[in-house]
Amino acid sequence: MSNTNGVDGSSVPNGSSETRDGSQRYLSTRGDDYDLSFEDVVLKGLASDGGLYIPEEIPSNVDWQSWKDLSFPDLALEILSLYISPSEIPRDDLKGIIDRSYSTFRAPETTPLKHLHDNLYLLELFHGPTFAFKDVALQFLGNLFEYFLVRKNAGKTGADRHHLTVVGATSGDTGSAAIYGLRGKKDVSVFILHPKGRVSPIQEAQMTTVLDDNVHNLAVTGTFDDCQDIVKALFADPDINSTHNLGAVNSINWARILAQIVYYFYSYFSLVKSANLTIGDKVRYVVPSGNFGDILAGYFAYRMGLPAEKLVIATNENDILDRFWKTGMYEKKPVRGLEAQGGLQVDGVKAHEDGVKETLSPAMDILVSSNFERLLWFLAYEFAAIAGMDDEWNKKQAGQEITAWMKQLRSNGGFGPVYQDVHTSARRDFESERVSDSQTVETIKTYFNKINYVLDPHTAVGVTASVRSMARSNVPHISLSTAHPAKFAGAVELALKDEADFSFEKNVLPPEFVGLESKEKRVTEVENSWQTVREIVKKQVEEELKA
Ligand SMILES: Cc1ncc(COP(=O)(O)O)c(C=O)c1O
Ligand SMILES: N[C@@H](CCOP(=O)(O)O)C(=O)O
Repeated sequence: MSNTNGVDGSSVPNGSSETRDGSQRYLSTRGDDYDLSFEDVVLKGLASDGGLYIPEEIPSNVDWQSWKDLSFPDLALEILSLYISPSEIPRDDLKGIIDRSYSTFRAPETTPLKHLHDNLYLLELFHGPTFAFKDVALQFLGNLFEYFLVRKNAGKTGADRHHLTVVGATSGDTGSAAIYGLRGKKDVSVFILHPKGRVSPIQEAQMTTVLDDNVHNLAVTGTFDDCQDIVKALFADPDINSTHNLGAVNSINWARILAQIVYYFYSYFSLVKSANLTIGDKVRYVVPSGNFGDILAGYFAYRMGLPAEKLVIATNENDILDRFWKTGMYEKKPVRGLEAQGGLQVDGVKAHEDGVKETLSPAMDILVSSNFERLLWFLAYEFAAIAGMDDEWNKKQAGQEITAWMKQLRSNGGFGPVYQDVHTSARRDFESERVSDSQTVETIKTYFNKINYVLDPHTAVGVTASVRSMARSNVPHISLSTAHPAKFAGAVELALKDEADFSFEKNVLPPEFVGLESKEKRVTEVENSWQTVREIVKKQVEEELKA
């Protein structure tokens, strides 16, 4: 890894595309797992030390300006090639995987950009099979898993075949996108955990009406964070992980972040062309955030040269990220006065003993944002570099900091304030906004009345944050639209029920969703226990392998 100056002159771990030999390697944010290939990190998902994989180098000195007129799949090929060595996946094979992945999208541009008004543009990421931004990465990841498995299993039969057991946690969108990316694929079993009763009816139907033999939905009595913890506990369990080749579809899997980098560049070029900008002009990106995967992809794009003036995090009332940017503390929020209030309300919002608020943007009802660990690593690395030691020392320091912070998060429910320099670096590249449910509803109403456009509630959180950010900066804003409004009928109806011209069926519902909820479903209810889930997974995989 070379230690060069970043866009802002700071010391950051960037590599040069001219000096790299094309073989990108990966390491864990906690430092004990390193020098891994792309295939290793994609198939392993989570590092054996509990950390998340990051590339050793973020390619810089990239001639990204020359990508301006590429189609989405061709742009994806250029970007992904910088992180995947051709000795691992030959370029023609990678092109085949990418082309297959985006042929399932309904929009010719894959991720079209829509001008809303003034300096505000909406990046529509919901034109894939399950109508949410997750399809961009999970169509690709499904095909990638298939590619690696076909290669590993060539000429093998029976027990010699490598069988992948995918376990994923969802607050609604990742689950269906993963299921659609992996349904019916050979040598893969898929187990998706969702918090029972806390995903929207359409999201639940999208997952549970897929009846392929290799797809299993588990409804967990708990929250999304409980589901995410169960998945992480399974990865940490040497028993099942060594016998079952666990695979990850959540954004802990590096391939998820990688595939999402593409639309930051693609939307920039779309904007440059449609608004007659000059390449290099600054833009702000505003991202509705929960697990911090989507905006982290924007951070990688920025580090590769994308002229982002700021990346703006938009949270709902589950605001751990917003609080970090404001205070430097990263902590789960205690539910104040819950007992006194009979366990029903906090700040006027329904709350649970676990501290998660149920909001109108449920896919972001998350207490702990798992990908924040990846950003923290880069910030800790930058901080370590101030000491002027060598790169190996900086990486070691960063790994140690992350390990200590994550330990405190586990044992004390939080950590911080982080070093002033770390917080300053975070604030240099990012801003944050917290958006309440009532503001979300107002924004959905405003845009319906103003331009006859129906925003989904997550997108509305982003658009509300964009409008606030536009008061601070006059550069164009690209606000990410992360889901189709039809997935969140309850919130949309709540906002628009009194509008004379509004009809959910006429204005929102796509034909693909008609009748979905009355189709046959398959789902197993489970208690919030990783051991119980482990036994279900083992038994089911055994049966599938016998069949
Ligand atoms: C519709 C929607 N918007 C926003 C988010 C938040 O994205 P991230 O978790 O990558 O921050 C999610 C879930 O991840 C989502 O499903
Ligand atoms: N909002 C997500 C939660 C899981 O996040 P991921 O990006 O880490 O998979 C969902 O819809 O499931």
